[in-house]
Amino acid sequence: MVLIRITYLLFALILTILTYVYFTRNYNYWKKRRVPFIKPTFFFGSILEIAFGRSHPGLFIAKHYWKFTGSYFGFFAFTKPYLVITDPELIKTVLIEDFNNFSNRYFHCDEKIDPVMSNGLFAIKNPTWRWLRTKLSPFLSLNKIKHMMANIEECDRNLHNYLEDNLGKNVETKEMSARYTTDAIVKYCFGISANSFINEDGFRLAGKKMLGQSFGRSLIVFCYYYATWIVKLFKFQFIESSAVDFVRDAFENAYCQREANNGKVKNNDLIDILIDLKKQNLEFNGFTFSRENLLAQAVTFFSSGFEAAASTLAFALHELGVNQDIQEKLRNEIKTAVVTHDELTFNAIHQMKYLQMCVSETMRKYPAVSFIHRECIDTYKVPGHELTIEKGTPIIVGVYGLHYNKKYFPDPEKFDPKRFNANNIHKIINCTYLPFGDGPRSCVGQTLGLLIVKTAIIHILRNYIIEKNSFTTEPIILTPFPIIQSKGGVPLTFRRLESAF
Ligand code: HEM
Repeated sequence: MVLIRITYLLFALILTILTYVYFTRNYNYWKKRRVPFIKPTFFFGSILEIAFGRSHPGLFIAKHYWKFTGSYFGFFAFTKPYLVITDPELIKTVLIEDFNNFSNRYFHCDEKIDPVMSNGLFAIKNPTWRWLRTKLSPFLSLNKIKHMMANIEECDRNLHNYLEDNLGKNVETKEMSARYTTDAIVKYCFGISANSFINEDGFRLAGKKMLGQSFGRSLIVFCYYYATWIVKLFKFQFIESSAVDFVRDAFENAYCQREANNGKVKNNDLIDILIDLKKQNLEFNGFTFSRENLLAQAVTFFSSGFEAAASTLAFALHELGVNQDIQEKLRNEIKTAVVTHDELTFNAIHQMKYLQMCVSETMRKYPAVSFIHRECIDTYKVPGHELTIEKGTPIIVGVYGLHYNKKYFPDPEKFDPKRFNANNIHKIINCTYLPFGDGPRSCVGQTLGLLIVKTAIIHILRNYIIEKNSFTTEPIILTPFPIIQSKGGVPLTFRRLESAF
């Protein structure tokens, strides 16, 4: 009996030692390479506080950004070593100059587990990515977007009716913004009216399911970035299948109707571009424009676009609500533009300098995507440093850390649009301001995203006064989710402007 107990004990001891050795086997990886690193703890590595939702990933990286003074530092996600680059010159090298060696995101999406996400522009690997981006970029060209203005009018009307119904009340502005950006992107991509202010079960619900903040969804997103082995083990899909199914039905309907029209009705939207691409029977590296791969692009544009734009819009409205002087100055600029131009065209909006400054400063203070990631494709010697990055290493650029670095943006907590005026904008060091990323793989929807955010702000300031209310928190507390969110939402009150214009 005693012998059996001792055997059990020995077995448990050996198992514990083996587990410990297995999970800590890499923990001197960065030390060996003389790279400063965030101390790991058993099993979780350095990311315990993100894993338990105690820190926003962007904030977590930022906190250490400010602690380490060199050009880079390392950390461990479970056993995997990650490299965070902090020096703007090195960021430029990775994102732009040596892009070919860093052209993929560190985002492992298995085609067998998630065929839709893995074949979309966001996740697909180079060289197929480059080919696909060239084919899809015309859809988001300046010329096409200029024609978007007519579509936006319908979205403005829906927003207007919603605000009229909620005058003087506490409005959850993030939700309102998400409904507006959902309507705008669905109209622009699919030519469909989503009517998210009335129909909460349609695209809005699909969007919530795609990027909602439920515990399960946050966990899956976390695993995609930090624990791909868990994704593989449990076959997690990045986007919930019921949300994909909803977009599939809507996409198929629109696609079939358009095909049935035999090209007679052209909306110049994503559907038209995709129909044209399908007709050409193109093939690259095994990738074809099959129906499923067309859907992948539709889902990618929808999911990548509406949340980032909604977050930017909501935070811009928050800052205008808590900074009445800035709100008034911006309203005056808009009034002047309305008086000068008969119609608010794309060009007229583009010329509103103070509006651009306010939106730019919003994206500095609240970058929708708080960190950018790339994968080192081939072993790479870092120019001017002793470090050699091994093939397969995830590289992180902490956008939040850069935007809140006092060296680049003094008094970073202050909302100060003047940072982006004509005198100051050229002082911003390259690759320290990255709301849309940088280099060939930066955001393809930047112009559209900015237009949607700006048109909503213009419409609101022409008709309403934005005010903070007793629920408004200042400063905003961020929640632990990759796309930046505010803990208590973005509560604000809207009152009718006496002399709406
Ligand atoms: C204010 C709004 C937006 C912000 C702040 C934003 C931000 C970003 C960022 C930071 C990235 C990653 C860039 C990188 O890795 O270097 C990205 C990628 C991307 N965004 Fe946006 N985005 C916005 C709007 C949109 C819109 C409206 C669309 C489409 C309709 C869109 C589609 C995409 C796609 C497809 C990618 C992946 C591009 C590729 O890998 O080639 N985004 N976005």
